[in-house]
Amino acid sequence: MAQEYQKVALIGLGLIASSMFWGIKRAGLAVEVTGYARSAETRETAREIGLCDRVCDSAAEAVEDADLVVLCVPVGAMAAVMEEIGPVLKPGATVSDVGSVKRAVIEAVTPHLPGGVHFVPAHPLAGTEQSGPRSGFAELFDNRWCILVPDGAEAEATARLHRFWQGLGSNTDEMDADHHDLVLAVTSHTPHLIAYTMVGVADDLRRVTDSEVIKYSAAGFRDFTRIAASDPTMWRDVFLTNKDATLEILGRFTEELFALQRAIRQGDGDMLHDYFTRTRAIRRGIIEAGQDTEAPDFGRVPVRKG
Ligand SMILES: NC(=O)C1=CN([C@@H]2O[C@H](COP(=O)(O)OP(=O)(O)OC[C@H]3O[C@@H](n4cnc5c(N)ncnc54)[C@H](O)[C@@H]3O)[C@@H](O)[C@H]2O)C=CC1
Ligand SMILES: O=C(O)C(=O)Cc1ccc(O)cc1
Repeated sequence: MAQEYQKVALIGLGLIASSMFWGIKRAGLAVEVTGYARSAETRETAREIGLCDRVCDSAAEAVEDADLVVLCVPVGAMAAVMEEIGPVLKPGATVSDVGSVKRAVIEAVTPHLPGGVHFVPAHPLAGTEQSGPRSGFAELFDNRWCILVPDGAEAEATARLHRFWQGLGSNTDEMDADHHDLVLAVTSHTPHLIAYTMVGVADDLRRVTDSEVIKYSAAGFRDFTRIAASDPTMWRDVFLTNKDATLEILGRFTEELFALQRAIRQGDGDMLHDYFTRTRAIRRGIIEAGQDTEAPDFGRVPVRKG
C-alpha cells in the first residue's frame, strides 16, 4: 500500500484515532504517526500500549511537520484544537477530522485555517459504543463507508485523503455538508436519541419491576442498551451541533409515533399491519440490494418472500 503521507498527526486518542493508528500500521500508510490527547492519563496509556510512534505533550508539537493532521476529538472541541495548531501547521499540509457532524466542524475549523493548508473534512461511518485509547482496532473501518466533505478543497488533497481511507479498508464517497448532516440525523443521530430515551424509560420502570427489565430483555432492547452506553460528551456535542437536522427528523418521528399511538388506542389493526408491512419491505430491500454490511451471515441468505 502506498504511503500517501510521510507524517500523520492524530489529535485526540480515543476509539477512532486508535483504530486509525492500528490501521495505518497494518497497511503501512505513513512513516511516522504522532499523537496528542488532552488528558495526561490518556497520553500515559497511549505510551504504555504503543499507540502512536510518538506521543507528544502538546497538540502543537504533535502537528509539527505533519503532512496530514486528523482531528479526532468531540465535535465541540474542534475549534479550540484548531486555534492552538493553526499557527504551526506546515504549508501544504492537509487537515481533516472524523467528526459525526460536518457543517459545525467546517464552521469551527475554517476561521483558524492558515493559507496554504488544505482542509478536507471526513466522517468514517464506523464505530462502537466503546471509547478511549484502548478501544481501537485495525479492522474497524474495513468495508465501511467514509464520507468526505471537500467543501471546495483542492482536488489533489481530496484524492489523497480518499486513497488514505481506502488504505484503512473503507469505501469512500463525497457529500455536501448539509446533506451529510441530514442523512446522519436520520440514520444515526436520531436513532441514538431514541435508544437513550428507551433505556431511560426502562430505567424508570425498573424501579417498579425490580430487575425484570434487564433479566428478560430481548435482543432489541439489548441493542438499545449498547447504543445508550456510547460516550456522553461525544453525543452531547452531536445533538448540540446538528440541532436543526435532528429536530427536523425528531419532529417527523414524533408525528409517526402519535399516528401509531392513535391506531393502537382505536384498535386500528389494518393501519398497524400496513405500516409494519411497509417497514418490512424496506428491510428486505436493503438485504436484497446487498447493502446490509452490518448483518451477520444469516442475514445474507435469500430472504423468504411472502
Ligand atoms: N465513537 C464512534 O462510534 C464514532 C465517533 N466519531 C467521531 O470521532 C470523534 C472522536 O470520537 P471517539 O474516538 O469515539 O471519542 P473518544 O471519546 O474515544 O476519544 C476522544 C479523545 O479526544 C480527547 N479530547 C477531548 N477533548 C479534547 C481536546 N480539547 N483536546 C485534545 N483532546 C481532546 C479525549 O481525551 C479522547 O482521547 C468525535 O468527533 C466523534 O463524533 C465518528 C465516527 C464513529
Ligand atoms: O455503534 C454504533 O451503532 C454506531 O452507530 C457507531 C457510530 C457512531 C457515530 C458515528 O458518527 C458513526 C458510527
